Amino acid sequence: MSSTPWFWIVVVAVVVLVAVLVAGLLIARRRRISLDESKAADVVEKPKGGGYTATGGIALAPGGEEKTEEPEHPVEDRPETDGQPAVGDDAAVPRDSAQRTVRDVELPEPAEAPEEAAPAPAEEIAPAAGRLERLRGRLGKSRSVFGQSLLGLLGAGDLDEDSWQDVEDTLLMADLGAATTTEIVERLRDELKRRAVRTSEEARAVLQEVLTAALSTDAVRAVRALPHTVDGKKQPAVVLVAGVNGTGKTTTTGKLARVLVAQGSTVVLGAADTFRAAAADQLQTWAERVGAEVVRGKEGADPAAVAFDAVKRGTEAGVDTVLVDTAGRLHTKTGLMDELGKVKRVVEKQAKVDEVLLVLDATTGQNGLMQARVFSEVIDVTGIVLTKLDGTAKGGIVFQVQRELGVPVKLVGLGEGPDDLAPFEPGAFVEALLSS
Ligand SMILES: Nc1nc2c(ncn2[C@@H]2O[C@H](COP(=O)(O)OP(=O)(O)OP(=O)(O)O)[C@@H](O)[C@H]2O)c(=O)[nH]1
Repeated sequence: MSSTPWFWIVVVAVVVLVAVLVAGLLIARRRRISLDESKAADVVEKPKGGGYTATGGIALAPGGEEKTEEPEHPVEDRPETDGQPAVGDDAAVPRDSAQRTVRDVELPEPAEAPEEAAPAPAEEIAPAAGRLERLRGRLGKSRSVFGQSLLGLLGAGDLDEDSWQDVEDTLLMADLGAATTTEIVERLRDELKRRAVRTSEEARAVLQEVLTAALSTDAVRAVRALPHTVDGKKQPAVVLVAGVNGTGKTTTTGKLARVLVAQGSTVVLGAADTFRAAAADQLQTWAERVGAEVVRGKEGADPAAVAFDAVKRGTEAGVDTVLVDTAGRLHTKTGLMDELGKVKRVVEKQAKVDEVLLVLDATTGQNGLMQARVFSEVIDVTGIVLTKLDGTAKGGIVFQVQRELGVPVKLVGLGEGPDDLAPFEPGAFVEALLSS
């Protein structure tokens, strides 16, 4: 009987143990559920990043310093959900409804382009080749003297002394000068006799031959306006343009610049006519039309300094040609002629002057010759430009000026138009004079 109390003690202990175990299990299970719930809550609150697919382009924002205010998002945009389902989706707009993904933003105005130097206006420049042919009609007045008067006399058959006197007078009137006239008349007489010329066609051929020969010279007629190399460096050709007032220096400089630009050269123009501000303005206008640069000084500035600066600028800029337009000056004014000599000397301190063009107004006739003599003494003229041949019957000055000076006529001006400058070619010139 003494084992009975121990039996009951063991039973009670087992029951208590089982109760404790059951209670423990229940508590543990409850805790696990609460952990699971917090996890689920996390899922709802945190939008998932993975699996995001953009439905539009990338929103652009203005760059630079300009700030644009963020536009207010309308409810339906739902940008905060990244396009994914979220709490309250059903209460708002279905997530598969169209979403605006590109925001309209103000783009900054493009900054205004800085003002550039005047662009070269694309002006049509007539080709220099064949200009004399094209402009032959401009020689109208001279043509009537040579073509009609001379051919009329020579084509009439055997000439008596009176007729030869008329031929001589006609040539003198056309400004060929006494010496050239005598020479031409003698050659004509010889040739007509030697060839036993009978028809006006034959007479015309002889006249053409004799006049062309009288204009021919061994001197080079090409204008030295292309660059050359000095000590391995490119040096622009320097061309000085001189003459008395109003002969057409500035116009010729502008016309020549056009010819050069049309042939692919780059040009700097020097406005060394500092007497008249209008002259520099005039040159500037020519320059703008072809896109050339102008170097000019203040009114009354030393023309030699302006010419020097122009050549310096042209050399630094690596252009092909520097054309220097000088002020008109009377050949009789010693002071002005000295000044011109100085212009040339000063320029030559930095670069050789390759071409000295003397501009003569064909309408002034014999006076042009006097001018040419004086200018040649002062600045060693290398080429003549005979302008205004379109307005005179005295085209014969061409013959005389070459003969007297031994300097070739290189260019002729046949009008006020920008392309009315032609190279001088004896054959084409005589042909134009004799054309009907
Ligand atoms: N008909 C005709 N007129 C010309 C020709 N060349 C120039 N001229 C005109 O002659 C006038 C004087 O020309 P400019 O170029 O100003 O003469 P410039 O020698 O520079 O004048 P200054 O600077 O005053 O000495 C202008 O009206 C020109 O249009 C030409 O070949 N034919």
